[in-house]
Amino acid sequence: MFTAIPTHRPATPLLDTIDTPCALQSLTAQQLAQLATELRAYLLYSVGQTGGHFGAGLGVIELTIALHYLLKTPEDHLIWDVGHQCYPHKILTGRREQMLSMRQRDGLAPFPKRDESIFDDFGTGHSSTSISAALGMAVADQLLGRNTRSVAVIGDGAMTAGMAFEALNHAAHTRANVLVILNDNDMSISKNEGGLATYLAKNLKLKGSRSETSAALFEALAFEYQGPVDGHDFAQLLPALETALSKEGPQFLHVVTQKGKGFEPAEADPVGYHAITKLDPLSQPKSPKKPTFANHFGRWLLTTAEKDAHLVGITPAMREGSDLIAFSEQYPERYFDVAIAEQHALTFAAGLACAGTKPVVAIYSTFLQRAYDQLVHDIAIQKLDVLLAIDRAGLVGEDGATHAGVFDIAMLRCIPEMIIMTPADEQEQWLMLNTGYQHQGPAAVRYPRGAGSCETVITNHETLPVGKARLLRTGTSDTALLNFGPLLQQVQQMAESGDHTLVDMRFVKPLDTELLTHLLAQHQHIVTFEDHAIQGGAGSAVAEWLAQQAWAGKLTLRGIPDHWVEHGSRDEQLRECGIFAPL
Ligand SMILES: Cc1ncc(C[n+]2csc(CCOP(=O)(O)OP(=O)(O)O)c2C)c(N)n1
Ligand SMILES: CC(=O)[C@@H](O)[C@H](O)COP(=O)(O)O
Ligand SMILES: [Mg+2]
Repeated sequence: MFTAIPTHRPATPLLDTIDTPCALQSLTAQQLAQLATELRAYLLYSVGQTGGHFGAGLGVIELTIALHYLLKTPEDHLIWDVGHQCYPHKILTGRREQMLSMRQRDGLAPFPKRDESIFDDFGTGHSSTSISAALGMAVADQLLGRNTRSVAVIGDGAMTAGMAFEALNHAAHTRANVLVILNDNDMSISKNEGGLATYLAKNLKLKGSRSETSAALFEALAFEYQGPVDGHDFAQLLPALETALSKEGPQFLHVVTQKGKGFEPAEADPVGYHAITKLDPLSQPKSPKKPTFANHFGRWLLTTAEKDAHLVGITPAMREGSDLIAFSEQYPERYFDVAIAEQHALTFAAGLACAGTKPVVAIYSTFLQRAYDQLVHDIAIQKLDVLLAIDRAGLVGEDGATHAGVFDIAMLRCIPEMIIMTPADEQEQWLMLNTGYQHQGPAAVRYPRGAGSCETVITNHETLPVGKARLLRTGTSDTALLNFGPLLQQVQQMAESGDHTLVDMRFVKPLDTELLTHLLAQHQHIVTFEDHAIQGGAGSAVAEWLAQQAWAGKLTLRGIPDHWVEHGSRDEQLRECGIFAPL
């Protein structure tokens, strides 16, 4: 058992000989155990150097070795759901030496990525896609006459999503050679919530003996079930896997593991060790962290809940990330972690709104993509009074393209009567949350990952006039800069250095067309800035409006250009996008 993260590269003589998974096949049972110890040590060391997802990888060390020992990858397919547990897989599939570049620009991606390796069969990052993808591969191989196996490794958290069950339902019907491995560590990022989690938890005491309880559900769906087996014991894992891989038709293997296995602090605190920042080599005392936009949201939720007993708060499995911690403790009866179920989260909110409560859904921009129809069909058409607190909007840095929240404005902007607000800082975020909450009907406030520029936030109950921008500066040049969101500080510097007019637009919808009309009379060049895809974003809203005006000037749109922005620091990503390049 490790008690500290190694700061120097540990000796890993056996692991150093494994450059492809087929090198595993000559190892003895004893050597597999040694390999697990070395892999765990190297994983601890490398994540300590780079930061990144931590507990999930430690929990699948033995499972990863066992799978690569028995499968013939890359011909056989191996899909890691969410993908945050894929670091050991990357180490065993020829990327050991690149692990120190993890999450950095041009380095290894933090999730499986098809163009990074032939061993990454399917790109993940968002959860609960693995069974569908594995099934697709199994069916295609069957059609093309290939005798292969398709394996989906899915966590108990990811299994709570409707999409996982849609795929299980379909798999039974196809009779394809797909193996679903439920990696049950009784944890999501937080405690795994809901009836399925409770149902599965009953099996945790039954490791090693067949559980009628968990067999029933999956056998009813026409899977052949084995389990639960101890996912850290090769003596149980290998024969169970071998049996499952030797059979025809949909197979289900229930594996019980421990998140953070082998590292004492992570076993004790799996929530805190879901992901870590890199070790500070100088171990200097850190200055206290500035509260993030998410923290301010959490405070706003608590403050507003004190005043309004109708407020209910919803998170799809991101209690810590979206910071509903204090709210969940103070108002447990008004707090709902619906598990990884974004679609349900929104329609559940719609139902709550229909019956007279006031739902606030805290949701990462990237995960809102899952729930678009629910937003349109269940909330917006019915004009229901739901506030979306859209967190992690914009580029998010090291998690890369799968987690970038750069499409929400485009998705929301075309929905009639939707209110969309883009706070420039935390004070603006507070006022906009008040405004969206008071507004009758759907409204959204989108704010970024991390902290902004505001030092202190006045926690009042004031609201903003809907659809009104703020003129921050009148310049002498013929250029007006329109800011949408948290890039204001840099945009302000550009305005000052060029003596341009500067407007913080605040609202993407409705646009302040009165102020824009005024600007047209005095400027020949309008430049929009946003932390969002240029196509369909806030600048596009301005462009559409301008196209209807008799204006002969020039419009420049600054934002995320039409390509995928890969992992790296957020500053590097913004630079790559050329958002602040000279005009
Ligand atoms: C659609 C979607 N919603 C939310 C998340 C955020 N998220 C990442 S990992 C995770 C928990 C996954 O739990 P589980 O599948 O059990 O994996 P474990 O970390 O326990 O190994 C969540 C909620 C996500 N990646 N995708
Ligand atoms: C795997 C996953 O989707 C989450 O763990 C995500 O990486 C969290 O990101 P934040 O750090 O922004 O909460
Ligand atoms: Mg889990």
